[in-house]
Amino acid sequence: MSGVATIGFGAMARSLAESLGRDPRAPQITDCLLRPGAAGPSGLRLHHRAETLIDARPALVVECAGPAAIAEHGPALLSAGIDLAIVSVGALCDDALHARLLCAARDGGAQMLPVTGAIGGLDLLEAARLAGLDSVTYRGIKPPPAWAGSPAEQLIDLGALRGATVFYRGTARQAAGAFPKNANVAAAAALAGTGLDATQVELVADPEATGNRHEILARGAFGEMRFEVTNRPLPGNPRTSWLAALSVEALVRAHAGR
Ligand SMILES: NC(=O)C1=CN([C@@H]2O[C@H](COP(=O)(O)OP(=O)(O)OC[C@H]3O[C@@H](n4cnc5c(N)ncnc54)[C@H](O)[C@@H]3O)[C@@H](O)[C@H]2O)C=CC1
Ligand SMILES: O=C([O-])CC(=O)C(=O)O
Repeated sequence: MSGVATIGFGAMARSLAESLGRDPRAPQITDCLLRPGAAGPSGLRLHHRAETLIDARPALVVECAGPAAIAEHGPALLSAGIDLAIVSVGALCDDALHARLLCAARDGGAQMLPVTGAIGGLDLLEAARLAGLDSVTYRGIKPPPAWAGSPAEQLIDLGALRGATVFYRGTARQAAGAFPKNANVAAAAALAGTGLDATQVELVADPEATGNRHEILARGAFGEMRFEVTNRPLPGNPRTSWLAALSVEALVRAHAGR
């Protein structure tokens, strides 16, 4: 097995391929699984069916395409013994899909690897929950253009905001379902902490925001934790933070031991 494949080749996969490509000692992107009929970058082996990607035997497949792509390709890749990094962590809010992925990974002897993404502090939540967590709240704050194309457009007039506006409150499971391209970090925080139904989420559009900000407030037997990161967006997609692509790169390098 050699090489790394992506599912999808949007802003995150492009950033990952470029960054790894600048380091000759790093593992390289060699294959890409695209939607049927979609064009892809030159220089990579392009696949339009999971079967041909499986035949290429990449050491790792990195999903950079969205929750639907996990449902479509994840079980087949894992049961074929191919490790799968999951960027669209919100896909794991579907309990039946999560169980199918775990089962396929066990049957195939493969690893399912959710990424940390554009947030941090998850190791602390995982440790703290061992002694009991009372509450975990996640807040996602982005400038209005970063919410364009999401259901936020139906809830508020993004172009007319004068100050920070909370436009959504719900559980992590509800938020990840309603905002599949924006609430992956909420799902990641929930899975590390109090779970998808007990983690509260607030989504905020703020004309003054200078980046994509993620906050976690957690309380429990361990004490209290406040986490905050303000991310610069990826050049190709203002919804996606650069750190999300960097966390994938860190995982790819660790997987290859380089
Ligand atoms: N965990 C985290 O912190 C974050 C996770 N994400 C997730 O990463 C995904 C990718 O982000 P970007 O690259 O910025 O998005 P993007 O929209 O720039 O690129 C996504 C690409 O995937 C392709 N695609 C969609 N469905 C596909 C399928 N079934 N099979 C093959 N290709 C498919 C699209 O054609 C597009 O080229 C997002 O959809 C989101 O779910 C995004 C930001 C942060
Ligand atoms: O990139 C980010 O800032 C986070 C994001 O969109 C997500 O969690 O889906």
